[in-house]
Amino acid sequence: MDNSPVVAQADASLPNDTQENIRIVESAVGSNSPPKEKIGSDFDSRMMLRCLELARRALGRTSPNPLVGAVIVKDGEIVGEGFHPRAGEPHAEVFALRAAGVGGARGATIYVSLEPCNHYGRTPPCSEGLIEAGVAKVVVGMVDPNPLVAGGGIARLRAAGIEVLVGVEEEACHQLNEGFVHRILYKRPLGILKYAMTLDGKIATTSGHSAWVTSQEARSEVHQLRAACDAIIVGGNTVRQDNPYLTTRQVEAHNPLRVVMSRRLNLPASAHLWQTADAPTLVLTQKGANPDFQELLLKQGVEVVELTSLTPDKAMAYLYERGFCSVLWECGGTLAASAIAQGAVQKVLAFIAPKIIGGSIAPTPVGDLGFTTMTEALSLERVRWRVVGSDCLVEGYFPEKPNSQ
Ligand SMILES: Nc1nc(O)c(N)c(N[C@@H]2O[C@H](COP(=O)(O)O)[C@@H](O)[C@H]2O)n1
Ligand SMILES: [Zn+2]
Repeated sequence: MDNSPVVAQADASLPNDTQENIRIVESAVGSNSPPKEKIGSDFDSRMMLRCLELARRALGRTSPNPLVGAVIVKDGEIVGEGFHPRAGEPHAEVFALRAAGVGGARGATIYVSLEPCNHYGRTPPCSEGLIEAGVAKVVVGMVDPNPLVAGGGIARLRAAGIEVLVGVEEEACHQLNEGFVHRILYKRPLGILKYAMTLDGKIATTSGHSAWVTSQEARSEVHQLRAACDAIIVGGNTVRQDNPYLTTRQVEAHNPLRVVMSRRLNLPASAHLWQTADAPTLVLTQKGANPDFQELLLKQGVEVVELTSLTPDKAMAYLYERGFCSVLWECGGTLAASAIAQGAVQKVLAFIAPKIIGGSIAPTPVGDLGFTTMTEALSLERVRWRVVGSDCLVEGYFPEKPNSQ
């Protein structure tokens, strides 16, 4: 097997502006860069963290746009706040200016978690709105990697004589929008592989029983993670064996699109995914697969899309075209291995339960990658771990391929 495509999207085949933006973002939040010096005062940090809190109110609902929050401060007091609720609606800065009222932002400082835009998209440029409102200072969390902005908003504000401070709580700002950033730079949604396994590396018993490997706390964490994603992908095996719901179990939270990849559509008619309407469901299949079952799905309100070839990369390309920023892989080991091999996974979240199942044929979270030596093993970077309930959550990223020019 050729392992080179693993997280292999940053290459010379990408357009030059994309290459340039990868460099901008890498230099800002590079995985191997040493800890950055703190930018701004403690008050600036507090206001920026408030921006992120506001931005999170739209979690999972803004794609293909980012999550953005804005706070306007005058004479040490917050006079306006806002966040971007969804694509097509005004940007966070506009809501904050509206909340400050006519003249309310004159001479004020606006904090915004992403560089103000400087282009006509679905909405007019915020840079012009801020200039018109007479703000004295703009504090920015991170530069917008969108080639239509990419420093242009900051330059426009400075050219108008406005003081601009960039990089306050930059890492936290980047973290919140890692899906958006990945989408812009690599023209694919960020792929997150999540699994729960025992201490001896099993995701189920030999009979396929897996409810539950982890604690209730870990399962709640997964529900929150789902709420932040645009889609969850599973394969036919997971539908047949686990009959999952793939929802957030939270009334107010966003439920991502549930996506099933199945070449032959040999799926159970009674699966929860098409018997429950708590979240939309999409079945990706191959041209001409099982027309009778397709009809059944359509009657149940399930969307069916036939791709010419059904692979993880093709599925991600399709979801990119639909405007998605982040996709959660909650599949079994075979599909997970294929998704990793095709570069459809950038981030891994592994919940490890202090339990042992034993046996050599119980299923594992990642199937065969064809490796025979430890030197071939894929190492994660930016690794963090913490205890969740009685389990340990390990998370990390596959290294992006060096940006060859
Ligand atoms: N600074 C800022 N605040 C927001 O609230 C935003 N949504 C953005 N988004 C940037 O603008 C692009 C979308 O523009 P339209 O909504 O189509 O007008 C998006 O790709 C970001 O670059 N920025
Ligand atoms: Zn804007």
